[in-house]
Amino acid sequence: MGLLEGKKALIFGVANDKSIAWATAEAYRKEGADVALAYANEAVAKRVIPLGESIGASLILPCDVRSDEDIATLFAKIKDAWGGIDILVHSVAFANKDELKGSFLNTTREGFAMAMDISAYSLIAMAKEAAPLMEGRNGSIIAMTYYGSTKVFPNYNVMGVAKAALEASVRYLAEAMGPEGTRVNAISAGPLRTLASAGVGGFNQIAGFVAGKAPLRRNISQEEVAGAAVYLASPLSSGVTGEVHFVDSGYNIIGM
Ligand SMILES: NC(=O)c1ccc[n+]([C@@H]2O[C@H](COP(=O)([O-])OP(=O)(O)OC[C@H]3O[C@@H](n4cnc5c(N)ncnc54)[C@H](O)[C@@H]3O)[C@@H](O)[C@H]2O)c1
Repeated sequence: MGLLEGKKALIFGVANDKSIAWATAEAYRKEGADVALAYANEAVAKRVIPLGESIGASLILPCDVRSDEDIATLFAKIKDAWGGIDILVHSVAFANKDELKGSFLNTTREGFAMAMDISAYSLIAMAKEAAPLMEGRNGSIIAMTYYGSTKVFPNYNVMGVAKAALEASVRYLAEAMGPEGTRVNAISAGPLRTLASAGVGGFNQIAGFVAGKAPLRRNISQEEVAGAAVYLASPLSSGVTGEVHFVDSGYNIIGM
């Protein structure tokens, strides 16, 4: 029997087969969960729908996380289909390319607001809709973050600020949802080649540096993040909430 047998998992953030959310969806299906995928827009639909169908996803639905209406509609559909959910994965981030290169001093008001809205506030908006659907089910919410929340990486800029807000939101949500038995955690993944990371200037330089310095002397894979996402969704982590769990070959422990 799989670790997630009988669980209902709603996953945001599949754009293609390199997405962390995709590796997570595959791993959840292998562990016996029913999976629903929420995708950003029509541009990604043509990739997400066949992927979802290939693993027998129960639902594959659009949701632009900038829109409260989209989020409410999506959760209403999930409620109709499933009645409740056990697992919610937030694997969503966005900043304009211009904000992800050069000096942090050039961060614009609009760029800051957009990165914070899509990459951090959306977790709160989702959690609010998920709360009644997760009540009494020992639910688990998992967000994807990066070490740029805490340390300065070249070009990561406003996304580092958004990840700091995301991680703080994980802690506040863990406190707010804990009394109902819902846990909220984040996974801090090492650099991975995806659509999102392609937008960060000099990504190869960061990945190369990590591979040289991390205790494991290599970068991680999407599947390794998915493994941690299985653990955090499963009863094996029943006593864990409000945590940021690193899956980064140990890079974050290195001083020099
Ligand atoms: N790739 C890395 O190196 C890395 C490292 C640590 C953390 N992360 C985080 O992992 C998460 C997933 O990123 P990824 O690397 O798998 O890349 P990805 O591009 O595959 O995933 C990002 C997802 O965000 C979605 N998205 C963007 N704007 C949206 C909107 N308005 N509404 C709904 N969805 C929207 C995209 O459609 C995409 O599916 C992100 O939070 C990212 O910051 C990535």
